[in-house]
Amino acid sequence: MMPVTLSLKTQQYIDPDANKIVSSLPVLHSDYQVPDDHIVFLRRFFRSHDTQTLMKIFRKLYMVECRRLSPLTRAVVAIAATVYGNIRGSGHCAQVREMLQILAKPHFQALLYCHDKIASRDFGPQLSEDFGSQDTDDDTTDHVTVIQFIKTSEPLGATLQYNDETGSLQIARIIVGGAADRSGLLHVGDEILEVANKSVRDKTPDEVVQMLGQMSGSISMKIVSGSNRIVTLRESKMRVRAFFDYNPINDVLNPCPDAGLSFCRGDVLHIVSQDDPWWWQAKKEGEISGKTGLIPARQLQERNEIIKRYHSDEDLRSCVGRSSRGTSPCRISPKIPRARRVRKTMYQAQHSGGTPELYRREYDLDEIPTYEEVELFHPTSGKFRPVVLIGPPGVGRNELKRRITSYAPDTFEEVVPYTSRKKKVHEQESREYHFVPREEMERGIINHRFVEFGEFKGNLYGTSYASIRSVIHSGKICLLSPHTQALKFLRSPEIKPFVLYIKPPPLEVLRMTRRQNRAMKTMDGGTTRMLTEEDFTDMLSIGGRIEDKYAHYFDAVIINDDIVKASKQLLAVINELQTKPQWVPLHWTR
Ligand SMILES: Nc1ncnc2c1ncn2[C@@H]1O[C@H](COP(=O)(O)OP(=O)(O)OP(=O)(O)O)[C@@H](O)[C@H]1O
Repeated sequence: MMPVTLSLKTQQYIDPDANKIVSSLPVLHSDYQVPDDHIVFLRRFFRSHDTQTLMKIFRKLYMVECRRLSPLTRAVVAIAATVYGNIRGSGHCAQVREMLQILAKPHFQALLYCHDKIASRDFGPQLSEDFGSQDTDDDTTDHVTVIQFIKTSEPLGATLQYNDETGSLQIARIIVGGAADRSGLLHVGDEILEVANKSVRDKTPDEVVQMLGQMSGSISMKIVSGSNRIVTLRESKMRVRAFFDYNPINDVLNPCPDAGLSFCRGDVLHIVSQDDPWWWQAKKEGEISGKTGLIPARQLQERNEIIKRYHSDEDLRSCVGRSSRGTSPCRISPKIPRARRVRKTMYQAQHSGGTPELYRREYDLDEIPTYEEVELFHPTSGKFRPVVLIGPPGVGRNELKRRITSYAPDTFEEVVPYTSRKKKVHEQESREYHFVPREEMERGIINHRFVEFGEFKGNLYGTSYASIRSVIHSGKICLLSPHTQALKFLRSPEIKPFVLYIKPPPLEVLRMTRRQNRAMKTMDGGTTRMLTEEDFTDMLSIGGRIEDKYAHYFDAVIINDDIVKASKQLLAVINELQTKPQWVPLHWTR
């Protein structure tokens, strides 16, 4: 036999029609004065590998269409369910057991489902049947259908509700990717008449859900798929960061707590469907086989939160009312003298200039923690996100900054603040502070050039946006430890801060570690003294308040118990920040 020599390079496929278009491009150019760059673009486009492949696929599909192949059936899902029901009784035989296992596999069911969809040509956009027709066909008779599907121990993946008009039970929503969705047989709006040959007329939605929950294997349902069937949902790509904790079991409004998804503040969620304006469907980002569940939509959460705040304000008002008569146990922090509280707020964060809309008067919606749309941000070398350390006074933010800066002085840089006070002898311009006249600082404050500012003993102090910007552009990692209120102004597309909360350890550990280290408190004037028991309790209570109000902004949390361990953790977090993609608000990346 003669040896066959195979050519090393397979010849590129040239689609004859694409080729015809390419060869007629010069005519376009000469007869219709189409500019050169358009002709070059069209030539490249029609010769590109992708276009050639697409044309090849189209040609193949067209041939199949011409041969008029038609499916034998459009109901393999139903046939599989019947087969499952029929052979189930003979489960002692190994082949039957294997067959049952195959039929119950979600992947196999999905395959059969796809077959039926393609066989019924149920793909691509479809116009509704009455689109463009003036036909007044009043055949509004509903279809009664008996469907059969295989259910394993997983939930049905649908919620039910009463239809007030018809008095019957209806599918309220289908959970994307759940058993009902995969079967392709149930749709939102379908009325359920019977389950496993039993009428559900007198049953509540909960009773039917319970009934279905206890069933497995082949299940038959008699349904009415009326004319107002709402056809499903395309999966969205939206990702959000949750700004609150949610547990469906504790949510009295959730139409089906079993179908709910619980999550924690800070979790990134993939919003699979927003078809229902009140209840979105979501799964946790990164959980490959995570379940899809119902979560309150943004507007529902805002509404709930406003109602909750209104009621807690009412409670507070009634408490304050009683305290004015001098009998209330609800007075707020009676022990803290006013002078100290004022000193603690020396640094003022900028005030936002937005005018609240009418119904936001009492509660600014920006302050209501719901969801923030996020996108993955890929770090670029040489331009790093500033690291913003947040925490109660005395928790150790300066100590941590000092330690990591001395470990890698060429990597990190702190922002030098501005002040209107006079330079002291030992100080150097732009080392401790940028020293500027008071009028200049005041102008800067009025023109929103400061992220935070404050006044102490008649002198102004502040951190400017320009200083932060200059560290970012220097290629070093900018370290900041601002007042918590400044977060709102730092969180901007330009600065893209990475917010790290430095959390105090429990009281016992806090007391022990700080006493061992003879930890000092720096007072506003720059003098120091030993941290006291009151400082420890203050640190914990202020820390708790910061968490309550701002935890949804934290990108990471480090507990500062052992200072060496905390410094290492901080370095590790910053290292990841330079190398791994991070979820950031969507508007930071656009
Ligand atoms: N893990 C720790 N163990 C023991 N001592 C610590 C620890 N962390 C910080 N300290 C000490 O606690 C004191 C206060 O820390 P530091 O000044 O860094 O707090 P801070 O958060 O910057 O406070 P402020 O915001 O009020 O300036 C310092 O003496 C510091 O050395």
